[in-house]
Amino acid sequence: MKIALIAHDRKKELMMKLAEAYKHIFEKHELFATGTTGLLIHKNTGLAVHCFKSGPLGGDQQIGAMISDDKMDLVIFLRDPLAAQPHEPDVTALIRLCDVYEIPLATNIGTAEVLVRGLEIGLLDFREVVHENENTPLGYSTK
Ligand SMILES: O=C(CO)COP(=O)(O)O
Repeated sequence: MKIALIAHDRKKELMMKLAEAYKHIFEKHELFATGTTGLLIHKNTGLAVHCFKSGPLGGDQQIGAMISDDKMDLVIFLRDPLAAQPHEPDVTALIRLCDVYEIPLATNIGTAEVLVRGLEIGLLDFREVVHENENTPLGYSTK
């Protein structure tokens, strides 16, 4: 599975804890991240992460492009609801694209843990079916 990991500054520590705690799961998948988040995850856990540009410099949009190309299966975006972001339109656009393409999305650690644990026990396997069969009615976008 292709997984995007993104965290705003005040959520980065939490993202590191998530990456460390579930390293045994993440290491079985292909990880993508916005620049600073990805670098920190790699440094802290040793996990291989494809790093895009930093969020404010277009990283959210690069991940959005992967979503619109149907090349992302899960997005964990620990956003900061208490701080205004200079690139708020990009943040909104990324979340919107997850909804347009029906991509599982966690925007807080509670949901993130549910999705990662679900990943481990195969609850996201339907995404594989999605790639194989364009007629899958659920969890698949025809856009
Ligand atoms: O701003 C971000 C997402 O909107 C995160 O970007 P960084 O991982 O580069 O800090």
